[in-house]
Amino acid sequence: MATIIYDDETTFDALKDKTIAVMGYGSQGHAHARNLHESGLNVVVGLRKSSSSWAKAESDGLKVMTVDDAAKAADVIMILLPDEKQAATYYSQIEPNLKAGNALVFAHGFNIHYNQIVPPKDVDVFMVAPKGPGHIVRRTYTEGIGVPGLIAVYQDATGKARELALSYAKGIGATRAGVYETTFREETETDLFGEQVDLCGGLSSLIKNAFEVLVEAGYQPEMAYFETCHEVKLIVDLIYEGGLERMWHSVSNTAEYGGMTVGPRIINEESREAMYVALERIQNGEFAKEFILEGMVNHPVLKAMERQEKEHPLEIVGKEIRANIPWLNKKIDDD
Ligand SMILES: NC(=O)c1ccc[n+]([C@@H]2O[C@H](COP(=O)([O-])OP(=O)(O)OC[C@H]3O[C@@H](n4cnc5c(N)ncnc54)[C@H](O)[C@@H]3O)[C@@H](O)[C@H]2O)c1
Ligand SMILES: CC(C)(O)[C@@H](O)C(=O)O
Ligand SMILES: [Mg+2]
Ligand SMILES: [Mg+2]
Repeated sequence: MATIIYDDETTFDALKDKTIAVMGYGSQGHAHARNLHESGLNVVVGLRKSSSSWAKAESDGLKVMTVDDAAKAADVIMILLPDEKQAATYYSQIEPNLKAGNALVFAHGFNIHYNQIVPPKDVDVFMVAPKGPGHIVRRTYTEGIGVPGLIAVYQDATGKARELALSYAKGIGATRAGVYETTFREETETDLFGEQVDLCGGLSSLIKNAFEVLVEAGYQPEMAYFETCHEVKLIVDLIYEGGLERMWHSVSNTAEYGGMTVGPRIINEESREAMYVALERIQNGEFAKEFILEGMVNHPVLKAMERQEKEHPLEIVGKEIRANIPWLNKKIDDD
């Protein structure tokens, strides 16, 4: 069983006299930088001069520098750039400014595990990985709660890496929900599996296919949207709060019997085999190589698929429906 660490078992001692550079101000970057800052820690944000996030981070009350300058100024460097861009920025702007005893931190083990970043031996290397989207890391922190986090130590040059990781996890609010110890390999492989197979990939594919079947069968797109997409959150909320048991308890006997008997015919042995193939491609590095190469040629496949997804009838009707539900019509980063 995993070791779990909670808020009252941690302190800010390891970080209180240090400068933390958060590189990037995207989904995770804005959440980490703002949460750490509001936890009373000394934070700078590292960005490109041309970044549209520069002004936003400053208006959020943060000190912003170029990546080079932030790396020079910092003792602890959290890399929250897109995974496929981290190595180039690391070698050109971060590594030349590293000092012995600094700490290099990741929110996902990809670049260390797949050998894209090979840090010098005299720095700490650890991970603090929230188990949730960055916008929820920020939102829950402001609500006085948090998203559970994982920590892992890859290299402990100073003997303080684990203590630093726990202080950092406390600073972003993760210890409020509990922090679990893992390894870079375990986090990387399970995280990629989760986002491909069920959380992002499997779920979106399930929603789109179910929507398409209802619309092709002649039902109104609005009915199809409510059934296959809108209600997913309401059902998942029950699972999130109380497990499958609470969800089955809350739905009708009809839904429970139909769901339990038909569900396994939809996600079946064939789907399970596809899950094993996805896992193998993660474990043997094939997925990582494909994604790194895709990033090197400026994401032609990703961009085409994003465009096609935007044009999907599910997204068109969903936008109209959500526009009529006031609390669903907010920008994602309006925290
Ligand atoms: N998105 C999530 O919720 C989530 C969850 C857990 C872990 N992670 C991990 O966190 C890390 C960051 O992911 P993200 O989704 O927050 O990224 P993102 O794409 O949302 O944000 C990346 C940020 O980096 C900046 N940036 C891009 N290229 C740059 C460069 N060359 N120099 C300087 N800045 C540059 C962008 O302007 C942006 O501010 C990744 O390792 C990812 O796997 C993300
Ligand atoms: C939020 C997720 C899917 O858990 C994360 O792993 C990511 O890469 O964005
Ligand atoms: Mg994840
Ligand atoms: Mg991930």
